[in-house]
Amino acid sequence: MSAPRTLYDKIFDDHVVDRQDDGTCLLYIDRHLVHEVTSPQAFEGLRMAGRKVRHPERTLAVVDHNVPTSPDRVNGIKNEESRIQVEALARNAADFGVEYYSEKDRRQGIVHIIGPEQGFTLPGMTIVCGDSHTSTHGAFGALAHGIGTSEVEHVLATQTLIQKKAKNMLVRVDGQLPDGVTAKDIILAIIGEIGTAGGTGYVIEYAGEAIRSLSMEGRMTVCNMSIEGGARAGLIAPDEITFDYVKDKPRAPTGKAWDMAVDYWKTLKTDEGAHYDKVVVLDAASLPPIVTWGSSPEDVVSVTGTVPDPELIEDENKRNSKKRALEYMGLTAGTKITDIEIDRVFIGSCTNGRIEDLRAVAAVARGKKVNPRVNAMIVPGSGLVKAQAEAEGLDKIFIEAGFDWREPGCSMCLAMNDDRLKPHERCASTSNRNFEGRQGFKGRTHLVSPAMAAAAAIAGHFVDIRDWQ
Ligand SMILES: CC(C)[C@H](C(=O)O)[C@@H](O)C(=O)O
Ligand code: SF4
Repeated sequence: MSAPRTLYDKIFDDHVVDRQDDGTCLLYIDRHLVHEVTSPQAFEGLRMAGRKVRHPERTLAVVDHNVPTSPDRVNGIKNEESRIQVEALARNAADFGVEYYSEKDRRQGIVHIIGPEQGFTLPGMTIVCGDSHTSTHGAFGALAHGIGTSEVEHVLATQTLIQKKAKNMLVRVDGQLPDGVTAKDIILAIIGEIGTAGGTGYVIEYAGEAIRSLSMEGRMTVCNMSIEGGARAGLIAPDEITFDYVKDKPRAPTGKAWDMAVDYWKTLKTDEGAHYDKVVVLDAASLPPIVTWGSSPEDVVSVTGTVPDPELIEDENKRNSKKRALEYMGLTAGTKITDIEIDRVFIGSCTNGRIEDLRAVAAVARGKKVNPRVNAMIVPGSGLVKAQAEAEGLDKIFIEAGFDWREPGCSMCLAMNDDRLKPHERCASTSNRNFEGRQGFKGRTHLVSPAMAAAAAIAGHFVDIRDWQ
């Protein structure tokens, strides 16, 4: 009998093309997602070397970061820099025979939302993209991670990637989530617990009753932010919830191939007794809705709490960095989180821009009005999410309540397009990063779940969603 292996070990082993004595491996890559920001030099490199894309049918390109989210984008992108990047991807995809979703295609959306929607993302695969949140696809029991632009070129040319094996970490979330507490709160709590460097050098497997109970949307939210915890990737063993989601997706296998695929996917779980280098355990029942107070995703606090006092931190470097974060955020230690007023709300991103997120927002917003001081936007993660939301009448609820209902893209998650905060504006955001300037120069970001963001939009300040009526 061979030694028991983790899910990560199994997927890694199944893709090794070559292994050197020092542990360096050449991995076969099943799927390559491409967006406009990290691909131009990679295609240019191929062109200069006279190379082709090795497997165009395993490659899918989409524009997301730079596209405006206003409906008039179909008439052309006004911002020069954005237009150039978008046009470059369109041209590269055409020249190299890669399937491409432009801003006019209803399948267009954030790269990590469209992969799963199309059935391009499947269990057991190796999936890469020149984007750190590629970890999202790990929700399907795939080994998925971000790569740099030179690696994008390498994968385009060879469909392989040079990799060293990471260590195994298990994050087990036991028990059941209370009402009002979501996948977003789970992952924020995990990052609060391990810190933004806690996962460095590891691939995290998420397991336990609370993870098993999540929908695919929730699992994607959790895996999405693995990178904020420092991990190379995050994954969850596939199960019936996964197979139900994947079935009948446009690129999913059908007929006999489907049955064979499911038989294989069922083997994709960690063997009993397999070794993890690090184990973290959380209790879902004790988790509150979480709000970040600082400029790092690890700066988490319960909505029932107060802004922490950095003076109490012993380590000098850490104390100074958290003091600076408070200053940047314009907050005072001891302030109740529910007393913090907000100016803007951003609902969207590859963390929380899927249909289930929008349903959660609609449930909170139905029959209510956005606070007149607040500018609140909802940006569906893809054209298909938008169409689904409209088929369910969610757009009417949003518009009636005073939300701005927009076209799909990364939008104000990173302000690489027209959507951005003004200096000192404070935003409740469902995205994944609250770094300084992330949503606009001097903008202040608080990361929360979709329901918490919706409630904040209406109240004008943070509220405990568990008290919402
Ligand atoms: C632009 C891109 C390279 C970047 C990433 O890699 O994550 C972006 O998607 C982000 O979320 O910061
Ligand atoms: S939505 Fe945000 S985190 Fe996701 S890919 Fe776009 S910019 Fe990156």
